[in-house]
Amino acid sequence: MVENGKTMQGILTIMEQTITIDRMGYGAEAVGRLENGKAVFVEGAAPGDVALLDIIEEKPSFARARIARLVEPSPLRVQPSCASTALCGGCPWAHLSYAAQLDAKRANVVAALSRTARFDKGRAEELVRPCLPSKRQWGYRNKLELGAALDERGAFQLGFRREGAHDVVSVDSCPLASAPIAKAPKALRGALRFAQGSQDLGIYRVGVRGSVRTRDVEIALWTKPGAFPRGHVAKTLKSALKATSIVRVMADPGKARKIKGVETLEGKGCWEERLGSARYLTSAPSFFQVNTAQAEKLVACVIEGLGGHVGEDGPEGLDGLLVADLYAGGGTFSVPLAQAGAEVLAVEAAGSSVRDLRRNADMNAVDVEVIGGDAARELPELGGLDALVVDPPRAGLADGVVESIAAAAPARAAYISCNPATWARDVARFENEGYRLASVQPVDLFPQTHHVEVASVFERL
Ligand SMILES: C[S@@+](CC[C@H](N)C(=O)[O-])C[C@H]1O[C@@H](n2cnc3c(N)ncnc32)[C@H](O)[C@@H]1O
Repeated sequence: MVENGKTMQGILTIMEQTITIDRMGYGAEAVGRLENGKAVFVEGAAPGDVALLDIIEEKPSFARARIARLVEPSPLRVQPSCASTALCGGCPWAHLSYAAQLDAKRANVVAALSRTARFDKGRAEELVRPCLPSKRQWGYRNKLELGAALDERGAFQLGFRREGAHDVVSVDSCPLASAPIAKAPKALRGALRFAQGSQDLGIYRVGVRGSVRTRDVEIALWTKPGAFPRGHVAKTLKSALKATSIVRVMADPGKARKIKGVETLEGKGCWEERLGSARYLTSAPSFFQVNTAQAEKLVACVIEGLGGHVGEDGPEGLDGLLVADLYAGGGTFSVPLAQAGAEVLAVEAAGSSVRDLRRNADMNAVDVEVIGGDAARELPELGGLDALVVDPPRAGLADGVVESIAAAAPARAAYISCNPATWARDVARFENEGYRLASVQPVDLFPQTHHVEVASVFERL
């Protein structure tokens, strides 16, 4: 055992210890227990690994470690299909077999219910179905978000930003991305270097969306506001990735970026995708589910959860039901709900999504009443509802939303979540407000990562 030493790799080590890894954590890392009983989070480990660890951080209640030597590799390990995994951090579970990833995701949803919502373990186990697998375990993403930066020599770099880091990892391709956009990092790095020449165009992020269904490919250049040689950039990028749309989004970098404008440099100015029988046009700043085939399964969970059915001719069986779709985005659920015969009130805060949703309803020839605004503020104005759908961002539902839902008294509510922790907190709120959690379907939209989508249904008691 080494205390406060430096290993060969130069990692500052508090001490070393050999342990067996117990399970995957809720984030990217796996979890085991140190000899003193403290939980230890280990990047790149798998349940069943026996590993000598460098403990690099020790807090009062947990520790973090790196694998110094794999003494006995877990049988759940596989060789990751991407050589850049360790560099870019985009596939933190790629060293785990797909079956083990699905099991771990389901187990994490069960654990969230029993820990956070205080469900009895037996009830949680009974409610949570096996995680719906993604047919494509690689090549499933319809969107890549690339970071752009000038390196210390002033050379333009384009690649992935590791979570929480500023520098850009310049990979050439991404095997998580679907075929039309998989080679975008290299193709766009070259084209943008050429377009920029010796000037800095203020590009700090590039979004690329590609559909295998419609063949649409959109390149969105996120730039600081200011002068921009539109024609020259459009001409240079035109043939890159066979783009059908090139847009520039003007906004200052940083988390609170406020969009100051979007201009079309070339082509359609939006990106088209199909889910089931519905068509969706999405503007560059708007949200759209990144795994198209799995998003269709989410739609089916919502329609069926509210008592409808997705048949050969599309969604059906919700005739005359008054349904609110909160956090509606561009209408992923609103459009099929309306196709199924429901009267839909959709609430969405982002201006670009509100415009997309209105256009998508028209394009699919359905009626959706679209309300632009904050879901928490608008909900009490909607009155009584037969059913409701909520699909909030990772933070979950704002304080007071579940109470407002209870006041609107829908008989059923479908809650779609990308964060089991905040979802479980809200489950407890629903159960306190006279609702019973009736079904929980984890859906894997993000193979090779720890992320999981939860499609759940509540019934009013
Ligand atoms: C996870 S996305 C889901 C969108 C849509 N349901 C879908 O599946 O495509 C969450 C959406 O909530 C919107 N949003 C975020 N905060 C909101 C708020 N306070 N009120 C209404 N919508 C909000 C975002 O703009 C985004 O479109």
